[in-house]
Amino acid sequence: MRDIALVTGASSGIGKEFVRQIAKKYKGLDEIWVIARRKDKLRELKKEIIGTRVRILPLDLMKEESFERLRKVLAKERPTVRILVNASGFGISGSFEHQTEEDAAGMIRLNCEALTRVTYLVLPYVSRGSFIYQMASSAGFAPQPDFTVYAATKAYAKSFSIALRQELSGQEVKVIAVCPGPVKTEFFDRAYEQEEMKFYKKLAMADPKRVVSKAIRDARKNKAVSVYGFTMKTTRIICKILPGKWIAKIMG
Ligand SMILES: NC(=O)C1=CN([C@@H]2O[C@H](COP(=O)(O)OP(=O)(O)OC[C@H]3O[C@@H](n4cnc5c(N)ncnc54)[C@H](OP(=O)(O)O)[C@@H]3O)[C@@H](O)[C@H]2O)C=CC1
Ligand SMILES: CC(=O)[C@H](N)C(=O)O
Repeated sequence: MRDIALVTGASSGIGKEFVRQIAKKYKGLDEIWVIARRKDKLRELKKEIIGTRVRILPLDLMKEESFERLRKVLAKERPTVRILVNASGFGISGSFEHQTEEDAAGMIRLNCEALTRVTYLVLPYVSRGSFIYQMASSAGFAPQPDFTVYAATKAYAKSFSIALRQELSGQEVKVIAVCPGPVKTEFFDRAYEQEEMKFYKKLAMADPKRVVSKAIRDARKNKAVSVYGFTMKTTRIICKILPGKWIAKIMG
């Protein structure tokens, strides 16, 4: 049986960085399975990774048939999953009423439903001592006007991750909600197509390498939540103290 890592959102940004660091930091993996829509980007990543085989699964996780495909591949190969990273996701900034219905529903579909379904499908293959990284966000700490749906999807990802961590603790599976602030990736090309990014987000922008490195260190320490950087750690504390409606008012 092969030991694998499975990473969604691997064609870019945080997911891609997870693949790079997993290949270096987790020894004894036979394969890293990478999921995203853009096959060309996944092929480039495969060429870059030395020492661990990369298997490309070009799937659109907004499409029903992709889950069937994943279910079948897993049933056929029966791998031992040592690491799962759910990093596919997107966000659209701007007021809710001016968002398209498709974008609003799409964020829920990808950031919540796909994350849940991939976890569900992979879980029977996850072995004792494995790691599950769920990409949540600092946006999940409190309601965020102008990122209304996105922030709500990230609150879901965080809540789901912390509860699942508890359920799986008996099996020694370490589940971690990764909650960075703004990270310099392609995410913002799409998120802020319609408007200017807020100045404080530009100031807090982090390097994906550091965010992923911190997440891997935190998961090894069995932390429930990984928060990169002083600013976001402080934000988290403030969000724990103040009621959500106050935070929403301040941010709005
Ligand atoms: N950047 C940031 O500031 C932060 C990001 N996050 C979260 O981290 C995760 C990764 O974001 P980041 O790396 O920044 O963003 P990127 O835009 O760089 O990467 C998003 C990834 O999701 C994949 N993806 C998008 N749509 C689909 C789809 N329908 N089916 C399958 N895969 C899809 C993309 O691949 P492809 O287009 O090839 O399908 C890509 O690999 C997201 O969940 C995001 O919300 C959390 C906190 C901060
Ligand atoms: C895109 C993100 O998730 C980030 N934490 C933000 O709030 O900008």
